[in-house]
Amino acid sequence: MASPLRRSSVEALKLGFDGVKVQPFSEIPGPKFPVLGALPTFLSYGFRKSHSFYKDLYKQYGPIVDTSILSDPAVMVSDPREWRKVFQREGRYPKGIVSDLWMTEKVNKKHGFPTSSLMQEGKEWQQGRQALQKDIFSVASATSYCEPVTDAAQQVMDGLNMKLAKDEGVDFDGVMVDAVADVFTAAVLGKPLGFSTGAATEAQRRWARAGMRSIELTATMMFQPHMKIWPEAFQPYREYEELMGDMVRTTTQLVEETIESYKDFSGPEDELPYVVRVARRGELPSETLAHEVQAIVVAGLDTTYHVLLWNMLNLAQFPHAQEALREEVFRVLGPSAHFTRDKLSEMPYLKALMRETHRFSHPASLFTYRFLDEDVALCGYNVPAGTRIMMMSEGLQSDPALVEDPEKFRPERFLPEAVEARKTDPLKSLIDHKLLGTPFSFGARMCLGARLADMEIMTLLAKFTACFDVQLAPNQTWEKVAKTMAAPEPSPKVIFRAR
Ligand code: HEM
Repeated sequence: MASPLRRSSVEALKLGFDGVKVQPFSEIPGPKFPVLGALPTFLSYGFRKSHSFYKDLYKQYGPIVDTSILSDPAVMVSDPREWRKVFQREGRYPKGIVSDLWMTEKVNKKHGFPTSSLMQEGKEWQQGRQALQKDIFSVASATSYCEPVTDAAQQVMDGLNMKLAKDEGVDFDGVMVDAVADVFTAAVLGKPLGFSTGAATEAQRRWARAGMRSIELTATMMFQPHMKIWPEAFQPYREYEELMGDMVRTTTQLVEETIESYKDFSGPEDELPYVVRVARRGELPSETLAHEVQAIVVAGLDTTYHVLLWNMLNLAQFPHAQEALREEVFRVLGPSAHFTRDKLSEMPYLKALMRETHRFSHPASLFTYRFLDEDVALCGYNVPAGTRIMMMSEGLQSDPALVEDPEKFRPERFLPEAVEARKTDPLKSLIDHKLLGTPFSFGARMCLGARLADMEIMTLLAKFTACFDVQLAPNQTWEKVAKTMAAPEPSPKVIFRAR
């Protein structure tokens, strides 16, 4: 049987890889320099342009690429049908991004901080994850935070209106950061801390910024493993260490204050904030709770901000999408634009817009990978146990063989009738594969806050669209750079006008 390499990539994607003769790992195409592997090519792009690096590798080599660097074997796999095989084999204790968090481990050891169970592997991770996911992971538990999130989103709009009325300059990036920090703290701590209205204290602002900056520093260090050798010699590690110390103090204080303020509350459990629910369950030692919450802050703020930012930027640059969403928001939610999950089935445009942003801007791509304990055949090649398997879809989702006019932003392509129309086309329907649909990964280590993040973003998009016209200022250009996720740089100017 022919190797998938000898067929064109498109043909291979069309036919799939089941039943093809399995070739050895050494045959996987890629930029293979002796000893260095893909390192020289990676360095020619640099970490900041790593999105382009992976996208170009797909274009050049197809759905599987050998991205090994030095002695670390790695492959990039772009076909979601092949990802399924990886998740099926990940076992009880999946190994992914956490295996790269040497910097967190080092800082914790040095300062005597406990390491969050979410940042561990094996049984420690599983026990913590089981306790922490009960009040947040299922659709029902995430939905139970809808009211505080909606109220917080309204405060975000009020805060922005206040700034516009006072004619204070409005910085798009800052509005997005504050909005996410407010809806997040509403769900986790029971009230928005008032980042958008100016009520948050300086220490709280520093805390939120530190949470966001620390994950960016983590990503920077993860992709530059030479920093492991002598971390203190590198600025990102020194800054990270300082931020962590600061954050621990403020997180501990916020968690204690929240628990104290609910100590006499005897109403329904689903009116409690997340940290109080977890504390009352009592399944985790109380002295480590603040460290678990800190891991959640680090994992949940910056990520949500990036996804919100690109969705809003796309609304600002593509007025047709903004108009279509606004029409749907008013029709389904009415003038208050209060989003509730039961309305989601009536809001196909909102879903399609977020799906198209995930395809077109692809904010989150670097985080989904696994190391398996067994060999696996992927895209017709044997991938040995222990290889870093990176599941990346940026290249595939902008492949003109699969997507018509991939450089155009068209949420309509993900409306149910469009999806239905391509259902029987093996190539074009690949884009609708379930594993490509969200940025949250899959399997047992799938993002803990996926449903909460989705709800936060949908709530904010509905409110922003109902309350403001958003428009990209003239002559804005930016580059897409890798931070934690992809970010536009310089940050574009967006004009908000109250409606
Ligand atoms: C749009 C926003 C978000 C994106 C794109 C995102 C994405 C991800 C991804 C890709 C992973 C890695 C999963 C894997 O290795 O399979 C992850 C893990 C995680 N996320 Fe999120 N996330 C977001 C928001 C949140 C929020 C709001 C929270 C908390 C409330 C959160 C908490 C976590 C935690 C704790 C983990 C580690 C889970 C584990 O290893 O068991 N994330 N996220």
